[in-house]
Amino acid sequence: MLLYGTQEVNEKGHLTIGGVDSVDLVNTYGTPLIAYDIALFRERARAFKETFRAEGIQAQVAYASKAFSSIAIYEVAQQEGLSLDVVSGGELYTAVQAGFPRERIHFHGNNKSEAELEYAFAEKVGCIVVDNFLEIELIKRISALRKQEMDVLIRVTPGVEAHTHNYITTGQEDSKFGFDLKNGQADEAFYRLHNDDYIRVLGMHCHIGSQIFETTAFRFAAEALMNKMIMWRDEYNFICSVLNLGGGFGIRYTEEDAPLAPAKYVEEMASVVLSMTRQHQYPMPEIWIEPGRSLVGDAGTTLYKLGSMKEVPEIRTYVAVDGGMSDNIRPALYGAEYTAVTANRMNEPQTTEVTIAGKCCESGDKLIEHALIARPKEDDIIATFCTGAYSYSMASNYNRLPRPAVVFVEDGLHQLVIRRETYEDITRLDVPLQAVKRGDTI
Ligand SMILES: Cc1ncc(COP(=O)(O)O)c(C=O)c1O
Ligand SMILES: N[C@@H](CCCC[NH3+])C(=O)O
Repeated sequence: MLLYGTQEVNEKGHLTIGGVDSVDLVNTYGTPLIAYDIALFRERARAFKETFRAEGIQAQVAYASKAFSSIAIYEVAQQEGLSLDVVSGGELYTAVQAGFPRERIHFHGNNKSEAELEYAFAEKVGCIVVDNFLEIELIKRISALRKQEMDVLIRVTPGVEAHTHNYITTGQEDSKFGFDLKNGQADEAFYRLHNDDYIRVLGMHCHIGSQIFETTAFRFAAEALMNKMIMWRDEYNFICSVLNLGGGFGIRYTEEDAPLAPAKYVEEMASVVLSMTRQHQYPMPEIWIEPGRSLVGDAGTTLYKLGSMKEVPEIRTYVAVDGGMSDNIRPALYGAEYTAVTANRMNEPQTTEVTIAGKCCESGDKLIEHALIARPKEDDIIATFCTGAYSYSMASNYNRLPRPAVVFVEDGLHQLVIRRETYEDITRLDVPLQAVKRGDTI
């Protein structure tokens, strides 16, 4: 059985996280509940930072907060000296609410609206990662009108196919993100930006995909961007001071997954940059990265209560939990695999094979097929591991299910950081029928 971070089994045979009994968490906050092992988040953050420090490389490690965005996680990210990647006005607003230092916020997005860009200028974010030609026109206009300078990175697609799910590769040429490196788009973007009075091009950005286990694609990407930087130096006498190589470092969801240690990805990319800068006498740029999943993924555990069961003879036994695709869409969307345990009976053999289904009105709402848990009983607590990234942040109110509560645990303490939605929350945006009656026109 795979356990993560500070997880242990206590004398009652209960799963503990951060020194807190998961059964107590459930009794206090109800289910479904996502519990974050904050010590593990801190450990991951420190490991990334330490790798750069040990290599003597100036760096920023930006938490890609689309993986899990909340005021409290931004506060922890700030405590750990991370920077922050936000990808919408909503994430920026959350960062502002958390008091996150604006100069360490990097603003992303492939279709930022004018209002979102205005907001980023008003908050004086550290940089905007420019993605397309419309955005170039918008930021030039906004900066000139406001007479305000802005640092930017140019996001490029390096033409690298990373080995991961099709929906989450982003570095290949056929991508909605960024400027193509090979067909002249990236050069055109640079050309339009670098002589502007208010815009300062810091450097380049790429992100080749997510949940990647090997380093070859990262090395290729680093090399492709370095080559372009060298070209811009030779042609325009321009030096990039920042090279942002994105996130995408894989984590271990199941025993079959074999990710590298987070530091290993960094070392490999850094070694390409170090050797190319030496070879071409290029000033060493700062290296920025933006891990999401590898910072929060295995820190999160979802606790559910087990309810109904159904046996389909000779095929499978379904056990249903009180959440599902509404709090974790990844199995239905990507065929993502997870492991689970019976958290209240950890010392019993976890050998009964079941399909863990959710409660949504959808046959595809299966969280785990072939899960191995203790012989199931009503009210058991099922813990699914590694749900810290892209679960809560992609959660919905499908079937009008309230979204779960989120709690942080650390050193035997626990704190609610997102309260459970109520039925009132669910109808809070609804406007009852008033003037419009049947047959009237609006
Ligand atoms: C631009 C960008 N940066 C960083 C990330 C974070 O990726 P991951 O969570 O795989 O580290 C993503 C998401 O894939 C992204 O689109
Ligand atoms: N949401 C995806 C990853 C997309 C990353 C965002 N660029 C996942 O759950 O794996």
